[in-house]
Order: sequence, then C-alpha cells, then structure tokens
Amino acid sequence: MSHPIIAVDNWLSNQAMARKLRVLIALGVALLVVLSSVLLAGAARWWQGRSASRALTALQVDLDAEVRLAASGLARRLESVRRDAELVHSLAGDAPAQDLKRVLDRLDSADDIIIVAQDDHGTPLAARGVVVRSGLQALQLGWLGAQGQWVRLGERPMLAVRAPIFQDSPGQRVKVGYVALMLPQLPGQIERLAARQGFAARWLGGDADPAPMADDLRMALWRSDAPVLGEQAFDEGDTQRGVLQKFGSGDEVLSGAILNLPTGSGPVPMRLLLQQNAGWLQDGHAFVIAALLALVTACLLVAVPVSGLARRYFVQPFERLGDALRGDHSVQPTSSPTAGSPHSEFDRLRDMANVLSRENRELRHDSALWSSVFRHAREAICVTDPQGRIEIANSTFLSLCGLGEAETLGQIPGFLVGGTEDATQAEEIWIALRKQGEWNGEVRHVRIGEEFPVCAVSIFAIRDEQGAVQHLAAFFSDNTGHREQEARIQYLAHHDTLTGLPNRARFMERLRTAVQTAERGGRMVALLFIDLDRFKVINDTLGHAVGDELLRTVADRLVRTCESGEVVARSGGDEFVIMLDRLREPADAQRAAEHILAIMAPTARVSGHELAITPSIGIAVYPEHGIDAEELVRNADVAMYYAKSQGRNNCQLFSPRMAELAEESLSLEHALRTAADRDEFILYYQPQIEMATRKLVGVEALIRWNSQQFGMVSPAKFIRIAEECGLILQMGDWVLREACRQRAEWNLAGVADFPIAVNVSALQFRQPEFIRRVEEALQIYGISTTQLELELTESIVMHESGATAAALRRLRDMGVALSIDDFGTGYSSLGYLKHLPIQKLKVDGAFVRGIESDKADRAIVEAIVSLGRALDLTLVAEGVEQRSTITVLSKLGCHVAQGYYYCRPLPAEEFVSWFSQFNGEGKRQFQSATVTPEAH
Ligand SMILES: Nc1nc2c(ncn2[C@@H]2O[C@@H]3COP(=O)(O)O[C@H]4[C@@H](O)[C@H](n5cnc6c(=O)[nH]c(N)nc65)O[C@@H]4COP(=O)(O)O[C@H]3[C@H]2O)c(=O)[nH]1
Repeated sequence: MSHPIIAVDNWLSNQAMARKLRVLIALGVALLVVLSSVLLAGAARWWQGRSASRALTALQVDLDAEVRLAASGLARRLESVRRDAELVHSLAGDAPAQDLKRVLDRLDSADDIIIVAQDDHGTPLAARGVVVRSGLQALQLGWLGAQGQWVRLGERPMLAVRAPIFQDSPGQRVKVGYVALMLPQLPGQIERLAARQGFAARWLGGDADPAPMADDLRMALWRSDAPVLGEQAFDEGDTQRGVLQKFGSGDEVLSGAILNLPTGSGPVPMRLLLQQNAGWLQDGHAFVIAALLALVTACLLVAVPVSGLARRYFVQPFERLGDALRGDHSVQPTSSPTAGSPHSEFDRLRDMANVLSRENRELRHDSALWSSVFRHAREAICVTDPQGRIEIANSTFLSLCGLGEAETLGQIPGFLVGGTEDATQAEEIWIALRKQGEWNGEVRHVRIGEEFPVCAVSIFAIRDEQGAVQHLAAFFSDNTGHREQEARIQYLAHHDTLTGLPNRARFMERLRTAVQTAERGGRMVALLFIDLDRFKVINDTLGHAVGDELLRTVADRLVRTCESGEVVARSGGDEFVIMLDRLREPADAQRAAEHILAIMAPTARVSGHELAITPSIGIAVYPEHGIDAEELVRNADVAMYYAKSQGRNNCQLFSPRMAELAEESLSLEHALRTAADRDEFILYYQPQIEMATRKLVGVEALIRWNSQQFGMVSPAKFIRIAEECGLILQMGDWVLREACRQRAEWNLAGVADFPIAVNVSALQFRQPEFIRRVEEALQIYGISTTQLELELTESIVMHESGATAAALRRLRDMGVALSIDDFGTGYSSLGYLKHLPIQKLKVDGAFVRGIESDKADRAIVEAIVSLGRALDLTLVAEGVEQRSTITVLSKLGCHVAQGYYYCRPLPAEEFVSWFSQFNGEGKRQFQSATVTPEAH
C-alpha cells in the first residue's frame, strides 16, 4: 500500500490527463463531423446530379417524341389547309384575298392552330387585309418550310410550318401565296412535361433571340434567378445536351440542361433551358443538413463508445471513489487492474480512500469512545502539559478538587508543585516521570496547599514519536473510601456484625497465637464454649429481633466478665467462646465458667419480655485437653454438650469420657432417624392418683425407644437429641396419635374414662398446624377431647405471645386439658399463669423427691402448691416414691401424685393389669381390643 499523499498526487495527475483526453476526443469528434459533412454533401450532390441526368435523358426522349409528333401533325394539317386554300383560290379567281380570308376564317376555327396566309412575296395577307391574327404583321415566315420551324411570336415560341399555294390554270401552275400554320400549345405542353419531371423550362433562342449560346445561357440563368455560376461551368458540349451541374459560389447546387429542340433546320435554333432546383440541397442547406446529420451520426458513433469508456474510466472510478469516501463497504476492489491505466489508478485511489474512510471512522469511533470513558470514569482523571499545567480534566477530578473547569485548567496540581508537608514527593514524582515515564503512589495535595483525602495516583508521560513528553496523564482514586472499605471488609471478616464481638475466624487466630505463646511459655490456655439453653425456642417464639437483642445482651454480659487479654467471641448462632490465658490451674477456668453462670442468671428485659436464659458451658484447657486450637474447640464443644445433657445451665470440664458420650450421642441420633420406621417406639403409661381419694384421675404417656442397636434407651437421652435434630416433630406426632389410639382401644375395652396426658415439646407446639394435628388425632380415633391432656413445658407458655395464648385458648375451648410440666425448673416468670387457660401444675420430681430431706425443695413445693391453689389449679406432684411423701404433699395441699410409689410407667397391657388390681377389682382380665383408625 503506497502512501496516501502519493496516491493523491497520482489522482491529481490523472485528472490533468483526463482533461487532455477530453480535448482530444472533442477535436476528433469535430474533425469527424466536418469530414462526414463534406462527404455527405458531396454524396448528396452526386446523387442529385445523377438523378437529374437520368431525368433529363428521359425528358429529352419524351420531348423529342412530343415535338416530332406535333410537327408531323402540323405538317399533315398544313397539307390539308394548303389544298383547301388552293381550291378556294382557284374558285375565287382574282379576288382571292377575301375568299381566302373566308376560307382561312373557316379553317381557323381550330383553337390550337394559327393559320397565316401570305402572298407570293411572302407578305402576309394581313397587309392586304387578310391577316387573321394580330401580332403577325411583323412575322417573317419566308424561311419556313413544310418541315416546321420554331418561331417566336413575341416571347412565345411556336412551331410553325409553311407551304405555297398554287393556282392551277390550264397549262400552267401559278404560285399565289403561302399558307403557314403555327402550333401555339406545344410550348405549354413541353413545359408541363418538363415540370412533371421536376424541371422548370425556359425558352432560349429562336428567331427573336439569336444570341450566342454561352451568353444566351448565362442570361437565361441569370434571369431565372438562378445562382451565379462560375465561368468554368460553361462547356459548350454540356450546354448542348446533358447535365449542367455546377457548384455555385457558395454552397448552392443547380442542376439543369439546355436542349436543342428537334424539328427545324432554320437559322435560329430553339433551345430549351431546363432547370432543376437543388431543393433541400440548395442555398447551402445541404452542407448544414449534412453537417447536422454527420454530427448526429458522429455523436452516435462516438458518444456511445466514448460514453462507455468515459463511464468506465472516469465516472465509475469516481463513483467508486465516492462510495468509498462515503464508506460504502459494498464497493469491492477491482480485480487485476492494468498497471498504470486510469482504471488501476482509480482502483488504487479508491482502495486508499477505503482505507482512509475506515481509519477515519475508527478514529471517530475511538475518539467518541475514549471521550465517553473519560467523561464517565469514576476515577478522577486529568491531562496536563509537560510542565504539569492541567489541559483537560473530567468531572470526577473537578469534584475532587471542588473547583470549576475554568479555575482548574492551567493550574498545576499541588503534588507536582511541592511545597507541601512532603516537599520531596513532587521532586520524586518528576524524577520518576523523567526516568521511568510513570509514577504510582499516594498523594494528599491535589489542590495547591489544600490537603485532601489520600488519593492513589497513577501518572504517566505521553510521548511523541521522537520520545519527547507531550502530556502527563494522571488517574486518581480516593483511597480514603478504599481504605475505609478495606477496614470494613477486614472488620467484617473478623467480627460478628450483630454483637460486634470477634467472630470465630478471628477468635481462632487469637487462640492459635495464644496456644503458641503458651507453648513457649509453658502456660495454660482455657477455652470456654458457651451455648444458650433453649435459645432456639425464644428465637422461634418471640421472633428474631428479640433473639438478636438477647444475643447482644448476652454478649455484653460476657464482655463485662472478661479481663483484659481475655477474648470473647461469637462463634455462631447462640454459641459464644471465651479464651482465658492467665490460668494457674484448670480449676481457674471452672471458676470463671461458674462466674459466667452467675452473671447470666438474672432475667433480661428484652423488647418488653422478661427473659431468663441460661448457658451450658464446656471447658477445655491447653495442654491437658488439646494441644492446638482446633482440638481445644472440639473438646470444649463436647464438654458443652455434656453440660446440656446434664440438665443445662451448668459448666463441665472436658474429660475423655465426654467424647465417648458425644460419640454415643451421634450414634443415637443416627439410629433415632430410622427408629420410627422400624417401629421401635412404644408408649408407656404412668398413673396419676388423686391422693385424697386414691382414685386414678389420669395417666401420663411416656415414650420408650426399644432400639435394635442400643436396647431400651431413656427419653432423657434421646428426647434432647430428637429436639436438636428436629426429629421431635415426627416423634411427637406419633405419640399423640398412639395415645389417642390407645385411649380409643381402652374405650372399647371399657377401661375407666381417665384422660391420657401427652408431653408436647416446644418445637412441636410452635408448628402452625399443631392444633389441626391434635384435632385430627382425636377425630381419627373418635375419642373425646376430655380424654386428652397436653403437658406443656414452662418454656412454651412463659411468653405472653398472642399466638401462644390463642393456641392455648383454642385447645382449652376444644376441651383439651393443659398442664405445665416440671414446674419450678425453668423460669420464674409467673405472670403468665393468671392469663393462660392452664388447669394443672406439675411439680418437678426433683423438688418432690427432696421434700422431706431438703428444706429448700420443701419450700419450693410449698410455694408452688400455694401458688397453684391460689390460682385454682390442680397440683400434681411428680416423682413420688415414698408413702411419707404422699403424706407431706397431702398436708401441703397437693392434689395428685405420680411416681414409682404407685406405679412405674408400664406398657398399655401391663398398665391395665395394674389398674384392675389397683381398683380392687380382683384379677379381672381385660379383653384385649385392637383399635385401628378405620374402626372409627
Ligand atoms: N426417679 C423417678 N422418676 C420418676 C418417678 N415417677 C416418674 N418418673 C420419671 O419422671 C419422668 C416424668 O416425665 P417428665 O417429667 O415429663 O419428663 C419426661 C419428659 O419430659 C420426656 N418425655 C418422655 N416421654 C415423652 C414424650 O412422649 N414426649 C416428649 N416431648 N417428652 C417426653 O422425657 C422425660 C423423661 O421421661 P422418663 O424417662 O420417662 O421419665 C419420666 C418418668 O419415668 C419416680 O418416682 N422417680
């Protein structure tokens, strides 16, 4: 590809060449037109002359015939007239004149013939008064013969004949005169005949015009208004016969001939000038018309190929060039142009234009693109001259400086000027720009003397082709935000957003560091793993906002217990971890945990709720319970679970046995998941006896798990696991239905109409469809609502939530009795008791069992009993094992007792046996009855 400028030069030289070519073509066309015109005009004249010659030949033949015919007819008539005249003359005698006149008058009746009589001397008889036509007086007919001759009567030529008239007398014959006949119509006939052939006829010569031929002819032509002919045109031969053909002085043409008319041998020949005008070829029109015709023809002949060539070599290249300049990509390069031809030049030019056009488009596109990028960039950008004076700046830069464009342009950014607190920075920047052509770093002074938030700046030099710096471009980003964001990210990466405590990751870092330090120093590090008891219930019951607030309260309390150097973190959910690194012995950690239990004991007022929350704390101490951070956490977690299993709200120092138990717990959970499918659950029933009457007033259904793997498992073990892994919902549903089924079976069997009490876990009660499930169970087995009782934990009923109260009322309205299980172990918030539709309080067995030995237990029981009685509730004492306990409870005013003293929990069948005995009904055997849902 040649350089564009060379291409443009070529293009210009092509234009000059094109002009020359055009002039040459124009001259060629003109020459062609002239030559064609001349040739055409000559051809036209030749053709006309040839036509005229042929016409003249034919005309001459015709005229000869005409004249000869007329002459012979005249001769015959003459003879006739002569004989008549002789006869008349012979009869008339001496007075022929009058007779002859009469004869002639009679003979002269024919219009086409003139008869003239003359005396013997040739004197027309007119002289003697017999002339019959005026104008004949001067006519000398002496030389006429019978063969005819041309005469002129005035201007008019006529063919005339004369014959003598004799008078025969005996013995002699006397010439008495002459008779002449003239035919006046013949010239007119000749003229008409010539006119039919396209000739104009003029009469020359004759007796009245005996001039020489040349002059005669010249005069004739002149008189006929014919154009002046050149002398050389005259050739005697030509004038005698044939065609006179001559170019005039100008461009006119005349065709003509002079004919010697036949007949006659007199001294004066009669000549006829025949002229044929040039018609459309005369008066120079021939040349003009020929020229026009030639021009048109030439134009047609030349214009078509020339226009084709011109289009090919001039128009099309320009069109393609135009298309290319307009950016029409459909214009394809011409294949194989001939080198050096205008075609190839134009193709090159067009290709060049294509390239220029494309480059121009790309440039405009790029320019628009970068301009848009520059304007919309979030980064502040400015471009300066080599001295650092701002030439252009985008709006972000202007906002950064807090200045308008007019104030900014021409200024030098502060960090390039120096004079700031870091005076050497500007110098450093200039040196870097000179050496490396760029500088990256942070600056504070974007405006001179004004300190801005720290900006990250990237400056680089823009050089020309020679390497001279033309501009400096600087890109700024406000690093303050970036730093804040980084700090924020760091914070979020290491902290819990809810409580602001370090998160698990951060805690683990600290723990690892502390373990390493302790390892080096031979010291101990303790890890307290804290889990809030039944937090999930609070969260689910009162909502996450209350749960969050409670977590913040717990976090505050934990932080307050810690001394400097100790780390409190939220490990996730309701789990907190504390690291203690100033221990003398593991018991210090135990004491710290107990302290935590103590400060967590008071209820917390959260969003209007009085909440009691207890922690279960597991403790692991480095190096005794783990040699690294991960092991410590694992073991503290195990200890925490163990604490939970020990009734919550306590702390446990890790021991290897706990790990075994935890493992066992995991195995139990695993087995529990399939227990329902394997029909491993059974319901046991424990009676509730009204102490005053010794009457059975109800039974409590207690679940048993007869595991294939573990044998009979206590609910104290698996209920917690089931609650933790959610299996309690499925399990609770089964218990509810099984109890109803059993009651229905007993109904059928006629067993006394006591209600069955079913334990309901908090999770189960929170199900939206819990009441529907209760209704379904009652309905399916067709038992009365009064035959079902629900034992709820304090945690369920303690919250004065609208939903809880509504659910309880709905159950109560249905007729289902409600009791609070394990009363006294959970929460001290008693306000709910007076609002909720509770019928029974079940005093926890732990208090009951110590009622005789432990004053506190007795006091608690007394308090619960008096509270229950005051609220008109039925009081049920659990865990009654001794007869003496019955006595105490009765004295205290407790109504019902449940415990081993009466009966351990028994399978249904055994329970019925026991019951029949208990009722004193002897050994009556109950007929077993099987109840299926379908039966109802
Ligand atoms: N030492 C002693 N214990 C006595 C005596 N009388 C009764 N018990 C035991 O005390 C517990 C009473 O049940 P709970 O307080 O509701 O405490 C129950 C209850 O909270 C829960 N539980 C049992 N069955 C179910 C159930 O079907 N659903 C739910 N959600 N929890 C259940 O498991 C807990 C333990 O149940 P169990 O092991 O059956 O333990 C039962 C019972 O066997 C006695 O005189 N002395």
